[in-house]
Amino acid sequence: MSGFIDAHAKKRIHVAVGVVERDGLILLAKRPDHVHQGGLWEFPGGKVEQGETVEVALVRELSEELGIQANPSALIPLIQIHHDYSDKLVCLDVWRVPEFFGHPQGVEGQPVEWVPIEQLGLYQFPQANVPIIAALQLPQRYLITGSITDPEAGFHKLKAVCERAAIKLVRVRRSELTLDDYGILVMRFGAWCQQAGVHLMIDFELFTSLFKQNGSSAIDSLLQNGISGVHLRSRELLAVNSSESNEDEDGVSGALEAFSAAGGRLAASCHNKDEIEHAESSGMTFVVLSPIEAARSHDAGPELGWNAFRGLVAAAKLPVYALGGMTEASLEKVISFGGQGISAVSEWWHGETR
Ligand SMILES: Nc1nc2c([nH]c(=O)n2[C@@H]2O[C@H](COP(=O)(O)OP(=O)(O)OP(=O)(O)O)[C@@H](O)[C@H]2O)c(=O)[nH]1
Ligand SMILES: [Mg+2]
Repeated sequence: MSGFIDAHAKKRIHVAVGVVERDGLILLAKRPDHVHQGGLWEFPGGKVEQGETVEVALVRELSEELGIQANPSALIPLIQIHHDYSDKLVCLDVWRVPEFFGHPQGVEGQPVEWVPIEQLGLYQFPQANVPIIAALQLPQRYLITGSITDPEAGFHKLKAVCERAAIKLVRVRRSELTLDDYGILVMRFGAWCQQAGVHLMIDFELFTSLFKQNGSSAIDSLLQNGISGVHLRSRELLAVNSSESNEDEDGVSGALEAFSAAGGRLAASCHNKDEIEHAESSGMTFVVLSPIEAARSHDAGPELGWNAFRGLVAAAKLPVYALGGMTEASLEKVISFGGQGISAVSEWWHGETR
């Protein structure tokens, strides 16, 4: 009962947070030792005051803390994170700040540093910032492959599609391939991805099979071979960490955790709030929510629609890609609704033949 009272007595604060960017570098500031989450690195920002919009609050905080004037019309929403610290509830409203005047400095005496996006993982942040870092490091387009019947042709098509559409994150599905041929394809394509700076996500089925054959050495081997993530279908997501599943007995949930701790990304397909919450509690890096609109490639059931997308994204504690009928033209809307970006098959995979 006291837990119930405490939860309601806790202060809930809305925080405007700015990711100040210049030439691929992000500005971090160090929180003073004596404040909440003191001594950790943060993105500059602060509490939204009564009567302020979050954009106005952000511009004010950046001026107070860094002495810069951000261009309010250039702000881009990145992600919203609701986080429950034991002593307070925060809603971090995070925006990219690509345009500003002035030279940022720690006006309140706080150390500041410009850090390359890919090195953000080396800094210690408050717990609520984990998905913000993920959102910053993930691109706006997530390709899902369509039909692949032959590993040789599949490899060439993958290269061509990634190059043509500037894809930096791709889920290669087994499709019609045998599991062995699929393994051969992703190993070969992984080597190319390493060179091209593309992040490759593989099916959970292959991850499970490799782990069962080779134990935990499979984890390093995947990462070394350019396979940077594992994508779980919703059914697979619900089975991991579940006491009813066999997967736990085989240690696959632990293997996923170890893969993530070693820097691997975990993604899951979700269709509703329960699945998103399961993804959050299972340590997923990001999710794909579908179907937002009717998919062109197949019948995926009734659409969620844009209002549901906006609501589910606002409540999610992870980056969310929209899937189902997405085209390049949908990207702006998805971003403005707080989504990470678009995920699609038809838009890119069938581009040559459409
Ligand atoms: N600015 C900022 N706050 C964060 C981040 N991550 C995070 O959990 N927070 C939490 O958000 C809350 C509010 O941030 P803040 O302390 O900067 O607020 P503020 O500038 O208005 O401080 P003030 O009350 O001293 O004027 C703090 O509890 C802080 O721990 C982050 O990356 N940036
Ligand atoms: Mg602050």
